[in-house]
Amino acid sequence: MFRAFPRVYANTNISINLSNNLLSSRNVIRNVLFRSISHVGNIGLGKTSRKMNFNEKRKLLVNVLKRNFTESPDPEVTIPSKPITISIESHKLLINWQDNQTSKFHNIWLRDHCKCENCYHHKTKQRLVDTFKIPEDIKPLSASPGLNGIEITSLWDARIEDCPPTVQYEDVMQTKEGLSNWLKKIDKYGFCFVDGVPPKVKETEELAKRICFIRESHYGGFWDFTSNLAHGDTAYTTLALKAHTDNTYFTDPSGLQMFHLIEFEGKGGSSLLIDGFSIARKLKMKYPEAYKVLSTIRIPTHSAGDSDVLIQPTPLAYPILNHNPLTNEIYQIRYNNDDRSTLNRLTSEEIESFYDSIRKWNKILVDKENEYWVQLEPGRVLIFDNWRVLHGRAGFTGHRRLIGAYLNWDDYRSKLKISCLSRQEIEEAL
Ligand SMILES: C[N+](C)(C)CCCC[C@H](N)C(=O)O
Ligand SMILES: O=C(O)CCC(=O)C(=O)O
Repeated sequence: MFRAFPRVYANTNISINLSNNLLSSRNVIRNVLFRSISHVGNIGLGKTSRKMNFNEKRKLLVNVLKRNFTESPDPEVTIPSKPITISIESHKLLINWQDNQTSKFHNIWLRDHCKCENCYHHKTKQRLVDTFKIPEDIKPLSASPGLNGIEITSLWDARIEDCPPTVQYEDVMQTKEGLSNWLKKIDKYGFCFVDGVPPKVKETEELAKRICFIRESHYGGFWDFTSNLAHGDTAYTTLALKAHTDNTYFTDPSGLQMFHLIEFEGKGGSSLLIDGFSIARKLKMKYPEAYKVLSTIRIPTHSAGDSDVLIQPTPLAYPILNHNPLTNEIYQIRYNNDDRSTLNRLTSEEIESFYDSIRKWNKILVDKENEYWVQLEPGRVLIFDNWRVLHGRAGFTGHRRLIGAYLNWDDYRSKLKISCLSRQEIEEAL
C-alpha cells in the first residue's frame, strides 16, 4: 500500500512507487496532479548497502511527515532534521531527501513505468501503456509527500475512452477488495464504470448503498426519471445539457452521482464526461488571469423549478473553482451555467472580467480533445465525483429512463479511507 519511502541513507536501495491509485484525500493529503493520465510504478534508487525493511521505511515516512506537522518523531527511529521536498522541473521531478541527496525522475519515465492494472499486466509482467502516446511535455502540476507517500492524481482527456476505469459488479458486491478497488478508481480518475449490474432499481440502489446511504434531495432519494418534467429541471426534458456539475445551489453539493440507463428506445442521449481538474489546469496554464477570476468571483445560484422549492447556498455565491485554504490546491468545481442566478452584485469591472474568463473556460471545456462521450447502456453503471468531473447529455428523442442517486462527499471519502487504510494508518491520519 505504501508507495514512497524517504531516502535517508546514501545508496540505500529504496523503492518508490509513485502509484496514483493511492488513497488520496484532497483535504488532508496533497496530490501530485499530472496534466494528462499519469500513473507511475516502482522506482529503484541506487545500489543498496543496507536495505530498509518495509516497516522501517513506512514508519520512517510517517514520522518524517509527523515531524513536519507535529514535531514529535517516533523515538524508535532517528529523524533527519530536513523534511522531504519535491520540486518540479520542465521534464523532471526532483525529490530532495533529508540527507541532502536529490533523486531525479524524468516525467515521461514516471508515466511510462506505471504499474497500475491499466498500464501493466501483472500476470505477464508486460507493459500495457502505449509509450508513444505519452505527451513529450507531460509533467506534474504539483507534488508533495502525502500520508502514504507521494501521491499522484491522474488527470485525463478524451483519450480515456481507450481504457475507462471499470470494475465488475460481482467483485464490488461480494468482496472488500472489490469495493476498495472501485473506490480507489473513483478517487484516482473521478469516475468509474461498474459492468454486469442487473438493469433494475433494487440492484442499482444496493450498489449505491455499498458506498454509503443515499442522499435525499428535493428530487427524492433514489431517483428514477424520464423526460416528463416530473421536476422543474431540464434534466427531466429531452434537451441537451452542456457540461456541468450538479447541485451548485446546495451549500454542500453531492460528492458522487450515479447513473444507470435502464431503458432507452430513441435516438441521441449519449453522456458526456470531462475532467474538470484537467480543464482547470489548462486554463491556469493558458489564461492564468482567467483562472484567478474564476477562483475568486462568487456566482449566485439557485434551484427554483419546483413550485415548492427555492434552494440557494449559504453564502449565496461561491467561486466556480474552489481551493483548499491550507494547500491552495483545487478541490471542488461548482459549475452549471444554466443554474446561475442573476449577476447583480458584481462591479462593472468584475462583470467584464467574469464574462471574459468564463468564455476562456468554456473554450477549453468544449474542445473535443477534452470531451469523453459515451452511450450509457443497461447493465453498465456510471458513478462520478461531482466535485471534479463535469457531465452532460446530448439531446434525445423517444423514451429514456435513467435511475441513480446522489451520495454525500464526506460519507464517500469516509468509506474510501476505511476500505483502504489500516486502523493504525487511520490513527496516524487523525
Ligand atoms: C436528480 N437528477 C439527477 C435526476 C436531476 C438533477 C437536476 C440537475 C440540476 N440541474 C443540477 O445541476 O444540479
Ligand atoms: O440525463 C442524463 O443523462 C443526465 C442528466 C443530468 O445531467 C443531471 O441529472 O444532472
